[in-house]
Amino acid sequence: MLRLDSLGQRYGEHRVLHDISLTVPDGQLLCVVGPSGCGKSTLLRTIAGLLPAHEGTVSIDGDPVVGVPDRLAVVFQDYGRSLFPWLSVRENVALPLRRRGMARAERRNEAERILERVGLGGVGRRHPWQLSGGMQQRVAIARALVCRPSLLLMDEPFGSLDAQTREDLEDLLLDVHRAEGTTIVFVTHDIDESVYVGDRVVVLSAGPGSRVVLDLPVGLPGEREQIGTRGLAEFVALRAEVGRTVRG
Ligand SMILES: Nc1ncnc2c1ncn2[C@@H]1O[C@H](COP(=O)(O)OP(=O)(O)OP(=O)(O)O)[C@@H](O)[C@H]1O
Repeated sequence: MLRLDSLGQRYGEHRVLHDISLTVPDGQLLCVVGPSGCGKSTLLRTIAGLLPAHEGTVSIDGDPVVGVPDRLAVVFQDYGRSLFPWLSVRENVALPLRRRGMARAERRNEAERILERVGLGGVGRRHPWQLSGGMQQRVAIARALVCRPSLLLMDEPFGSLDAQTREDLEDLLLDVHRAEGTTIVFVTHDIDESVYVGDRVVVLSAGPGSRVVLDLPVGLPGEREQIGTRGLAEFVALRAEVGRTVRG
């Protein structure tokens, strides 16, 4: 569904990504990890059509990405800056529906449905600044999901949350992914997190000119659960392989 062919990216003379080829099938949750500054965010910006590919191509369902694709949503780390403080939670979530011309009552129902889905039923009339950081990031996730995107890009979405909230949101993401079947590209610094949430983990090498140095399917059994899954021998082995590769 999402395909990168010999993708290269640079900022002026500074080469960031080199010869990245990947195919992400529909419904897969792909995690991208790599050393700081290797180009993970640059990769997401290129997939999102915010930066034109310098070399190679990005395509979605066979169509080359030129400009921001229609059924794409992005969640950033910085939830504080991605929500509009003067709008209520419900209005923040419904904003993309408004741009699509959906009627007011329907927008309201859809926003409430998705808020319920992310565990925020009943807070729609509050404002983002009245919520905790974890709740604000749930709102950002709800807003990303409200248009039922076919591709969701997440850039370190849980990076500024405390450990407990982070685990809660990892599990929320897995629930949503299971229920909605959205294709997700999830960038994280956290090796454990990549193995816990991913169907597959791709590791980029240190820059300049980062390449894919590991492409690992995560064949962990059944439903994941924070304590049990992280204790499995298979989880520990996968984490060690990703960790060794990230550290070169
Ligand atoms: N707009 C820009 N103009 C010039 N150089 C940039 C720009 N954005 C990023 N870079 C450089 O490109 C390289 C890759 O940056 P990028 O943010 O994509 O890496 P990253 O892997 O996401 O980093 P981190 O893990 O620290 O968030 C870095 O050397 C960075 O300094």
